[in-house]
Amino acid sequence: MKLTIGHLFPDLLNLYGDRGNIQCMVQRLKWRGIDSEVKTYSLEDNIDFENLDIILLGGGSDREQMLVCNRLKEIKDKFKSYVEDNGVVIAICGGYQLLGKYYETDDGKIDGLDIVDIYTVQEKGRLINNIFIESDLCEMPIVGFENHGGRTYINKNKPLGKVVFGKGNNGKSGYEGVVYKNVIGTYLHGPLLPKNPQLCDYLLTKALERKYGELFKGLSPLEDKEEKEANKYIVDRYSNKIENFKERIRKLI
Ligand SMILES: NC(=O)CC[C@H](N)C(=O)O
Repeated sequence: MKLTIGHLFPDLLNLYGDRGNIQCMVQRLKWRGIDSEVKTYSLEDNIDFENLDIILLGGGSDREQMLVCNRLKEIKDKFKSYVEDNGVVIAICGGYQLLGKYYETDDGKIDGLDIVDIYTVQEKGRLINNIFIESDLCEMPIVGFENHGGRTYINKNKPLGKVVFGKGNNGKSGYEGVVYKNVIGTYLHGPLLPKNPQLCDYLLTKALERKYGELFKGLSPLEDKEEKEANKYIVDRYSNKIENFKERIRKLI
Protein backbone atom coordinates (compact mmCIF):
# COMPACT_ATOMS: atom_id res chain seq x y z
CA MET A 1 0.00 0.00 0.00
CA LYS A 2 1.08 3.57 -0.63
CA LEU A 3 -0.19 7.08 0.09
CA THR A 4 0.70 10.22 -1.83
CA ILE A 5 0.86 13.38 0.25
CA GLY A 6 0.66 16.78 -1.44
CA HIS A 7 2.22 19.79 0.29
CA LEU A 8 0.73 22.93 -1.20
CA PHE A 9 2.92 26.01 -1.51
CA PRO A 10 5.49 25.11 1.21
CA ASP A 11 7.61 28.11 0.19
CA LEU A 12 4.77 30.41 1.33
CA LEU A 13 2.69 28.42 3.81
CA ASN A 14 4.95 26.77 6.36
CA LEU A 15 4.99 28.51 9.73
CA TYR A 16 6.40 26.95 12.90
CA GLY A 17 7.52 23.81 11.13
CA ASP A 18 4.14 22.80 9.70
CA ARG A 19 6.11 20.61 7.29
CA GLY A 20 6.85 18.36 10.29
CA ASN A 21 3.28 17.10 9.94
CA ILE A 22 4.30 15.45 6.70
CA GLN A 23 7.41 13.90 8.20
CA CYS A 24 5.23 12.51 10.97
CA MET A 25 2.73 10.96 8.55
CA VAL A 26 5.51 9.46 6.44
CA GLN A 27 7.24 7.96 9.49
CA ARG A 28 4.06 6.50 10.99
CA LEU A 29 3.28 4.87 7.65
CA LYS A 30 6.83 3.54 7.35
CA TRP A 31 6.66 1.96 10.82
CA ARG A 32 3.67 0.01 9.52
CA GLY A 33 5.43 -0.98 6.29
CA ILE A 34 3.30 1.39 4.18
CA ASP A 35 4.98 3.41 1.43
CA SER A 36 4.49 7.09 0.82
CA GLU A 37 5.44 9.77 -1.65
CA VAL A 38 5.54 13.48 -0.89
CA LYS A 39 4.86 15.97 -3.67
CA THR A 40 5.47 19.67 -3.14
CA TYR A 41 3.79 22.31 -5.28
CA SER A 42 4.76 25.91 -5.93
CA LEU A 43 2.22 28.52 -7.00
CA GLU A 44 2.79 27.94 -10.73
CA ASP A 45 2.67 24.12 -10.59
CA ASN A 46 -0.25 22.10 -11.87
CA ILE A 47 -1.81 20.14 -8.99
CA ASP A 48 -2.80 16.59 -9.93
CA PHE A 49 -5.52 16.21 -7.33
CA GLU A 50 -6.51 12.84 -8.79
CA ASN A 51 -3.20 11.34 -7.61
CA LEU A 52 -3.31 12.77 -4.08
CA ASP A 53 -4.49 11.03 -0.92
CA ILE A 54 -3.67 13.71 1.67
CA ILE A 55 -3.18 17.46 1.25
CA LEU A 56 -1.38 19.74 3.73
CA LEU A 57 -1.98 23.48 3.71
CA GLY A 58 0.23 25.13 6.31
CA GLY A 59 0.10 28.49 8.06
CA GLY A 60 1.37 31.79 6.73
CA SER A 61 1.44 35.52 7.28
CA ASP A 62 -1.36 37.69 5.89
CA ARG A 63 0.96 38.77 3.09
CA GLU A 64 1.68 35.20 2.07
CA GLN A 65 -2.00 34.27 2.30
CA MET A 66 -2.76 37.16 -0.04
CA LEU A 67 -0.25 35.76 -2.56
CA VAL A 68 -1.73 32.27 -2.36
CA CYS A 69 -5.33 33.44 -2.60
CA ASN A 70 -5.18 34.28 -6.34
CA ARG A 71 -3.87 30.81 -7.17
CA LEU A 72 -6.55 29.23 -4.98
CA LYS A 73 -9.21 30.88 -7.14
CA GLU A 74 -7.87 28.98 -10.14
CA ILE A 75 -7.81 25.58 -8.42
CA LYS A 76 -10.96 26.07 -6.33
CA ASP A 77 -13.23 23.77 -8.36
CA LYS A 78 -10.73 20.91 -8.50
CA PHE A 79 -9.97 21.29 -4.79
CA LYS A 80 -13.69 21.19 -4.01
CA SER A 81 -14.22 18.02 -6.06
CA TYR A 82 -11.30 16.37 -4.22
CA VAL A 83 -12.91 17.23 -0.87
CA GLU A 84 -16.38 16.10 -1.94
CA ASP A 85 -14.77 12.83 -3.07
CA ASN A 86 -13.59 12.37 0.55
CA GLY A 87 -10.01 13.46 -0.08
CA VAL A 88 -8.12 14.06 3.17
CA VAL A 89 -6.98 17.61 3.97
CA ILE A 90 -5.14 18.93 7.01
CA ALA A 91 -5.04 22.72 7.05
CA ILE A 92 -3.23 24.71 9.72
CA CYS A 93 -3.88 28.28 10.82
CA GLY A 94 -3.42 30.47 7.70
CA GLY A 95 -4.27 27.39 5.61
CA TYR A 96 -7.31 26.73 7.80
CA GLN A 97 -8.54 30.29 7.29
CA LEU A 98 -8.17 29.84 3.51
CA LEU A 99 -10.54 26.85 3.53
CA GLY A 100 -13.36 29.21 4.43
CA LYS A 101 -15.31 31.90 2.62
CA TYR A 102 -12.92 34.75 3.35
CA TYR A 103 -10.38 36.24 5.76
CA GLU A 104 -11.01 39.93 6.27
CA THR A 105 -7.88 41.79 7.32
CA ASP A 106 -7.24 45.48 7.96
CA ASP A 107 -5.47 45.57 4.59
CA GLY A 108 -8.22 43.92 2.58
CA LYS A 109 -10.30 40.82 2.09
CA ILE A 110 -8.61 37.53 1.20
CA ASP A 111 -11.00 35.20 -0.60
CA GLY A 112 -10.90 31.58 0.51
CA LEU A 113 -11.74 28.27 -1.13
CA ASP A 114 -15.26 28.22 0.34
CA ILE A 115 -14.91 24.50 1.03
CA VAL A 116 -15.95 24.67 4.68
CA ASP A 117 -18.62 26.90 6.11
CA ILE A 118 -16.42 29.31 8.06
CA TYR A 119 -15.25 32.91 7.76
CA THR A 120 -12.44 34.79 9.48
CA VAL A 121 -12.13 38.38 10.57
CA GLN A 122 -9.01 40.08 11.89
CA GLU A 123 -9.63 41.60 15.28
CA LYS A 124 -7.51 43.60 17.67
CA GLY A 125 -4.60 41.73 19.25
CA ARG A 126 -3.24 38.30 18.45
CA LEU A 127 -4.21 35.06 20.13
CA ILE A 128 -0.85 33.58 21.09
CA ASN A 129 -0.70 30.63 23.43
CA ASN A 130 -0.03 27.03 23.98
CA ILE A 131 -3.38 25.33 23.66
CA PHE A 132 -5.04 22.02 24.29
CA ILE A 133 -8.46 20.84 23.27
CA GLU A 134 -10.70 17.80 23.58
CA SER A 135 -12.02 16.26 20.40
CA ASP A 136 -14.40 13.42 19.52
CA LEU A 137 -11.87 12.27 16.92
CA CYS A 138 -9.37 10.93 19.44
CA GLU A 139 -9.14 9.86 23.06
CA MET A 140 -5.99 11.83 23.84
CA PRO A 141 -6.35 15.62 24.13
CA ILE A 142 -4.98 17.49 21.10
CA VAL A 143 -2.13 19.84 22.00
CA GLY A 144 -0.41 22.61 20.06
CA PHE A 145 0.58 26.25 19.77
CA GLU A 146 -1.54 29.04 18.32
CA ASN A 147 -0.60 32.47 16.99
CA HIS A 148 -3.25 34.23 14.94
CA GLY A 149 -4.79 37.65 14.45
CA GLY A 150 -7.80 36.24 12.61
CA ARG A 151 -10.89 35.08 14.50
CA THR A 152 -12.74 32.25 12.83
CA TYR A 153 -16.50 31.79 13.03
CA ILE A 154 -18.23 28.56 12.07
CA ASN A 155 -21.64 28.59 10.45
CA LYS A 156 -22.86 25.02 9.93
CA ASN A 157 -19.86 22.71 10.21
CA LYS A 158 -18.67 20.97 13.35
CA PRO A 159 -15.66 22.23 15.33
CA LEU A 160 -12.64 19.96 15.78
CA GLY A 161 -12.95 20.20 19.53
CA LYS A 162 -13.57 22.13 22.72
CA VAL A 163 -10.86 24.39 24.11
CA VAL A 164 -9.64 23.29 27.54
CA PHE A 165 -6.73 25.75 27.70
CA GLY A 166 -6.01 28.49 25.15
CA LYS A 167 -8.11 30.62 22.82
CA GLY A 168 -9.12 28.54 19.79
CA ASN A 169 -11.22 29.78 16.88
CA ASN A 170 -12.03 33.23 18.19
CA GLY A 171 -11.33 33.34 21.92
CA LYS A 172 -15.05 33.48 22.68
CA SER A 173 -16.88 30.40 21.43
CA GLY A 174 -14.81 27.88 23.41
CA TYR A 175 -14.33 25.83 20.23
CA GLU A 176 -11.32 25.10 18.08
CA GLY A 177 -10.94 24.11 14.44
CA VAL A 178 -13.40 22.62 12.03
CA VAL A 179 -14.24 19.21 10.59
CA TYR A 180 -15.97 18.69 7.27
CA LYS A 181 -15.93 15.26 5.58
CA ASN A 182 -12.23 14.27 5.67
CA VAL A 183 -11.05 17.84 6.06
CA ILE A 184 -9.63 19.09 9.33
CA GLY A 185 -8.84 22.77 9.81
CA THR A 186 -7.15 23.90 13.01
CA TYR A 187 -5.16 26.77 14.47
CA LEU A 188 -2.73 24.33 16.09
CA HIS A 189 0.88 24.50 15.00
CA GLY A 190 3.54 22.53 16.76
CA PRO A 191 3.87 20.91 14.28
CA LEU A 192 0.53 19.40 15.17
CA LEU A 193 0.84 15.69 14.43
CA PRO A 194 4.00 14.46 16.24
CA LYS A 195 2.48 15.20 19.65
CA ASN A 196 -0.96 14.03 18.56
CA PRO A 197 -0.36 10.55 17.19
CA GLN A 198 -4.04 9.56 17.36
CA LEU A 199 -5.01 12.49 15.17
CA CYS A 200 -2.25 11.56 12.73
CA ASP A 201 -3.53 7.98 12.58
CA TYR A 202 -7.10 9.25 12.12
CA LEU A 203 -6.02 11.09 8.96
CA LEU A 204 -3.95 8.17 7.67
CA THR A 205 -6.84 5.76 8.28
CA LYS A 206 -9.28 7.99 6.37
CA ALA A 207 -6.87 8.19 3.43
CA LEU A 208 -6.19 4.43 3.38
CA GLU A 209 -9.90 3.60 3.65
CA ARG A 210 -10.68 5.93 0.76
CA LYS A 211 -7.96 4.44 -1.42
CA TYR A 212 -8.13 0.75 -0.55
CA GLY A 213 -11.64 0.20 0.83
CA GLU A 214 -12.13 -3.31 2.24
CA LEU A 215 -8.54 -4.25 1.47
CA PHE A 216 -7.38 -1.94 4.25
CA LYS A 217 -7.75 -3.73 7.56
CA GLY A 218 -6.70 -0.92 9.89
CA LEU A 219 -3.41 0.48 11.15
CA SER A 220 -1.38 -1.67 13.49
CA PRO A 221 -0.87 -0.04 16.90
CA LEU A 222 2.43 1.67 17.78
CA GLU A 223 3.90 2.10 21.23
CA ASP A 224 3.92 5.93 21.08
CA LYS A 225 5.73 6.24 24.41
CA GLU A 226 7.53 9.50 23.57
CA GLU A 227 4.55 10.94 21.73
CA LYS A 228 2.30 10.32 24.71
CA GLU A 229 4.87 11.83 27.09
CA ALA A 230 5.14 14.97 24.94
CA ASN A 231 1.36 15.27 24.83
CA LYS A 232 0.99 14.71 28.57
CA TYR A 233 3.67 17.30 29.35
CA ILE A 234 1.53 20.06 27.80
CA VAL A 235 -1.72 18.76 29.26
CA ASP A 236 -0.27 18.50 32.79
CA ARG A 237 1.45 21.86 32.60
CA TYR A 238 -1.65 23.74 31.53
CA SER A 239 -4.13 21.74 33.59
CA ASN A 240 -2.19 22.98 36.62
CA LYS A 241 -2.64 26.52 35.37
CA ILE A 242 -6.36 25.99 35.03
CA GLU A 243 -6.48 24.52 38.53
CA ASN A 244 -4.49 27.47 39.94
CA PHE A 245 -6.79 29.85 38.15
CA LYS A 246 -9.89 28.10 39.46
CA GLU A 247 -8.38 28.16 42.93
CA ARG A 248 -7.79 31.92 42.72
CA ILE A 249 -11.36 32.49 41.56
CA ARG A 250 -12.67 30.28 44.39
CA LYS A 251 -10.79 32.43 46.90
CA LEU A 252 -12.22 35.60 45.40
CA ILE A 253 -15.85 34.55 45.71
N1 LIG B 1 -0.10 31.38 12.23
C1 LIG B 1 -0.70 31.67 11.08
O1 LIG B 1 -0.78 30.86 10.16
C2 LIG B 1 -1.24 33.07 10.94
C3 LIG B 1 -2.49 33.16 10.11
C4 LIG B 1 -2.94 34.61 9.84
N2 LIG B 1 -1.99 35.31 9.07
C5 LIG B 1 -3.31 35.33 11.13
O2 LIG B 1 -2.52 36.04 11.67
O3 LIG B 1 -4.39 35.19 11.62
